[in-house]
Amino acid sequence: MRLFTPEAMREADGKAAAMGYPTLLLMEWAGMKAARVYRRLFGKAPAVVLAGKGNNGGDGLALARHLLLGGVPLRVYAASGQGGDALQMRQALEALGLPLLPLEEASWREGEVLVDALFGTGLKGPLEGFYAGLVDRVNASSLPILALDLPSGLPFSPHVQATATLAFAALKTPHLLYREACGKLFLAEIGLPQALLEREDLPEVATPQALRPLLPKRPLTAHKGSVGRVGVLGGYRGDGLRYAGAPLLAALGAYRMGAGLVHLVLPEGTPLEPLEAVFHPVPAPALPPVKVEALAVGMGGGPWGKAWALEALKAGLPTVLDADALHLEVVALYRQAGVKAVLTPHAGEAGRLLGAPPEAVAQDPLAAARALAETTGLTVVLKGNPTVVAEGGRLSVNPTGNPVLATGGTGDVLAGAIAALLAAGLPPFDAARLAVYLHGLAGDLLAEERGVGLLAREVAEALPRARRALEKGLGLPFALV
Ligand SMILES: NC(=O)C1=CN([C@@H]2O[C@H](COP(=O)(O)OP(=O)(O)OC[C@H]3O[C@@H](n4cnc5c(N)ncnc54)[C@H](OP(=O)(O)O)[C@@H]3O)[C@@H](O)[C@H]2O)[C@@H](O)CC1
Ligand SMILES: [K+]
Repeated sequence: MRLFTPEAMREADGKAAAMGYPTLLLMEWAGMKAARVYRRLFGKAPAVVLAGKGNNGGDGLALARHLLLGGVPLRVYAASGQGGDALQMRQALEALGLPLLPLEEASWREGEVLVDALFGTGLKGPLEGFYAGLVDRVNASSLPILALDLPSGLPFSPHVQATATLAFAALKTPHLLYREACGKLFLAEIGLPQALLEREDLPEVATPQALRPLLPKRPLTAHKGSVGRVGVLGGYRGDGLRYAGAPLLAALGAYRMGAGLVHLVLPEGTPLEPLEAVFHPVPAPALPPVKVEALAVGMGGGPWGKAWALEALKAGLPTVLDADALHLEVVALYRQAGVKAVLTPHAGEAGRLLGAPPEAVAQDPLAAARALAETTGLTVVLKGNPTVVAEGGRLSVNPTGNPVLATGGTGDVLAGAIAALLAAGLPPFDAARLAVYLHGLAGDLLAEERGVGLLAREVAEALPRARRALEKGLGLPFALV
């Protein structure tokens, strides 16, 4: 599944029209599916539809007709000046005898549901004046809000804070970059010719359909030496072993992602956990002779981070460089040596590597991940909401995960999980996007059950459940309608 920019989506709509596909059908399907989602979420609660003068408004008018025909009480406030398909939708609604009210008079009361059909992909800049005021009033209403295609105003502010958003034809960048504004996310197929949606040049939205085939198979003859062994190198002797837990969590992440054996290389004095690991306490960063297929390096390394990474480089194995191992100099050496490496920075670390402020990275994570993959020549997992995986010209945007994962140690678990998949033989891009998806899904499963207050080790423990869900093709964090 591809992630469209609003421009790319408009281009696809235009191409459909140029191919002779009647775009009125797209709008009819959009309205029909939107009415279906409305009924699913709100039953027969009375609707107040706010319709702009463009095609997004046209979708709203089509939805209004389907609600009317379905017996849902409603009022429609519409901008004037529709043309094309939207005008036909207006006429169809009026022909059924529903008078449209002027948008300027829009009002609502307790118990009603707002439908935001003001602006979609055609918005050209921030809302101002009347529309900015309307959006502020909508947000202050405390009524449920169903946004059609995009919460109006995105990607700028002000924008509608929706309870649910129904995207048409494809997800667009704002759906994943402004997840919070979208509320519960739905995606409706509206009959757009499939060929127009297959755009290899656009980023991927990671889905179970794409990722399931990547899951390493485990044959009957499998043994602990055949399914991927991981070496974890991290921790720092100083500061009273303050971050000693980080490599232990990476080991857990690796085991829970299916590693056959985890060798833990850590500073002397570190607690020896988990019991299932093979321990190599060392007085200073070193690479003991361990039989492994991949490494995870740098967690809790502090000032030892660079030394751990340089030691690990001697093995020449696929390596996850995390946290304190993320230095420009280290990264350049891995590239020079032709070692397959996955970098796992958060916005701050990525900013440091790119020489950019963390806010700029967080503002456009797709561009930042792409730039970092380009400058380093390595695979990049830019952690955030959403997490973006980049390699060469490829980008994969992860739709799973939630703020419940924002707790100490979850990044260490992820580093270990990626290493486990590298050890199982997956190429770095696949190991990264699969581990990121499952790690996020584990967090989603737990968030639903328990909410805030998770421990990183519990996320690790939930990885097998996430994996089982993916094996069944489940786990897409938005609903297809
Ligand atoms: N075949 C299709 O095309 C399909 C499209 N579909 C739907 O169409 C949507 C896209 O429709 P769209 O292109 O008509 O744009 P839309 O989001 O309604 O907004 C346009 C209006 O906004 C105005 N405007 C712009 N910026 C502004 C600003 N800053 N502040 C104030 N006004 C501003 C602009 O004014 P103008 O520039 O013309 O003066 C114009 O009036 C898409 O999201 C999906 O819902 C589906 O039905 C499937 C088939
Ligand atoms: K909208």
